[in-house]
Amino acid sequence: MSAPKQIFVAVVGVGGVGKAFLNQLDHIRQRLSSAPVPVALSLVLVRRSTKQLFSRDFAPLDIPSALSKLDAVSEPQQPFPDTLAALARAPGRVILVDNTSDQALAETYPSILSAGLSIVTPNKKAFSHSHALWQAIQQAAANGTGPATAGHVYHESTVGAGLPVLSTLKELVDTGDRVTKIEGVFSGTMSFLFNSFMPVGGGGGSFAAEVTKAKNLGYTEPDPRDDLNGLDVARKLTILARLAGLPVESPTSFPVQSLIPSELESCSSGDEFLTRLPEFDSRMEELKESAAKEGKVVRFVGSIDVGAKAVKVGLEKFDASHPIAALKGSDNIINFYTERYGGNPLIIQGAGAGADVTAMGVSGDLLKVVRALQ
Ligand SMILES: NC(=O)C1=CN([C@@H]2O[C@H](COP(=O)(O)OP(=O)(O)OC[C@H]3O[C@@H](n4cnc5c(N)ncnc54)[C@H](OP(=O)(O)O)[C@@H]3O)[C@@H](O)[C@H]2O)C=CC1
Ligand SMILES: N[C@@H](CC=O)C(=O)O
Ligand code: NA
Repeated sequence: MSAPKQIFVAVVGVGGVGKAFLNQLDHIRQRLSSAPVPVALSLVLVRRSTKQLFSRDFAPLDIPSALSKLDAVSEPQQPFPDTLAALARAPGRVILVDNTSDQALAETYPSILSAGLSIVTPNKKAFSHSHALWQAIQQAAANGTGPATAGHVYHESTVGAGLPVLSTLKELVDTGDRVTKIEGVFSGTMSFLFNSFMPVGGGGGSFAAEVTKAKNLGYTEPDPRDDLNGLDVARKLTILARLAGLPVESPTSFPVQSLIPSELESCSSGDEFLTRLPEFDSRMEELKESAAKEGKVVRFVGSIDVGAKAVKVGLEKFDASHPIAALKGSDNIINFYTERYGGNPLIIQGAGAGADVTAMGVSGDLLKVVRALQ
C-alpha cells in the first residue's frame, strides 16, 4: 500500500471563526486518515496578528494544543512573506486558511495561488475589492482559468456563513440557468439586530444594547462599524453579483445605506463607537414607531436586479406576515429568482453568522480542495 497523500494546512486568524475551524479540522483530519483513500492532513501553521507557531520542518502540530502553544510563543512576529515563502517549499500541497478580515493579505491571493498554495477563507475582502483583483484571482486559480499547478480557491462562508449560497449560485450558472434577481437578508448581525430590537408584535431591547449583544455573540465583523455602515452586506452583494455575471466594480459603486449616526463617523475605534452609540437610541426608536404606525417592521435587506444591472442595500419596511419579517436570531434568507425556477424563487435560509456555522463553510471548502488535490 502506498503512503497516504500529504496535505499541509496553514491557519491565519484564530479568533471566533479560526478557533471553531481548528476544532473541525481535528475531526476532518481523523476522518481523512481512515478514508478508503487516506489523506494525511497536517497542521503546520497557526498565526494571529502578533505571533505565529510554525512547524518549519513540516512535522504536524498537535491540533488540540496548538492554541495554547501559540499563546506561549515569545519570539517576535515573523513577516508573513517569509512564512509564505517557506510554505511554498513544503514537501506537498499546502492549503492556506485565511480566517482574518485582513485587506492586505487578501490582496496577495493571486500570488499565493500562483505559488501553488490553495486558499479557503470566510474573508470577503479579496472577492469584493476591485473587479481587477477579482479577475486576477480567477486567472490565477486552478479552479478558475489558472494552470493546473496553481492553487484552488473557495470562499463559501463569505456569503451567508456556512449556508450553501455560493455553491448553489455557481451550480445554477454552470448548468445554464439565468439568474434574474437575488434578494434577501444577507447579514447575520443586521438580522439579529432588527429581529430583537423590532420584533413582530412589538417590544424589543434598545438598539445599541442589541449591537453589543451581536458583537458578544460573535456575529459582527471584528469592527462592528463594518456591519452597521452597510458595507459588509455590500461586499456580499458584490460577490454574488459577480458570480451571477454582473461585473460590479466595488461595494461602493452602488447605493448603500449606512446606520452609523453622522456624529459617530469620526470615532477613532470600534470601542469608542459602541460606548457612544446609546446616545442615538432615540432615533432608532422613532424609526420603529413610524413603521409600527403602518403595521410594519423595518429590516436591513439587499437586492441585485441582474437585467437592470442594479444593486442596492438598505432599510425597507415589511408587513408582519412577510417571510423577511418572520426571521429569527441571526438568520439570513436568500431568494434566487431564475429562468428555471420561474416565479417561485429558490430560497436558502438559516443562521448567517456565528463561529461554528461559519467555520463549517470553511471546513467544507477545505474538503473540496482536498478532493481536488487527491
Ligand atoms: N463571525 C462570523 O459570524 C462570520 C465571520 N466571517 C468572516 O470571518 C473572518 C473572521 O471573523 P471572526 O473570527 O469573527 O473575527 P475575529 O476578530 O474573532 O478574529 C480575527 C482573527 O484574525 C487575526 N488577524 C487579524 N489580522 C491579522 C493578520 N494581519 N495576520 C494574522 N492574523 C490576523 C486576529 O488576530 P488576534 O487574535 O491577534 O487579534 C484574530 O485571531 C472575517 O473575515 C469575517 O468577515 C464570515 C462569515 C461569518
Ligand atoms: N458580520 C457578518 C458576519 C458574516 O459574514 C454578518 O453579521 O453577517
Ligand atoms: Na455561504
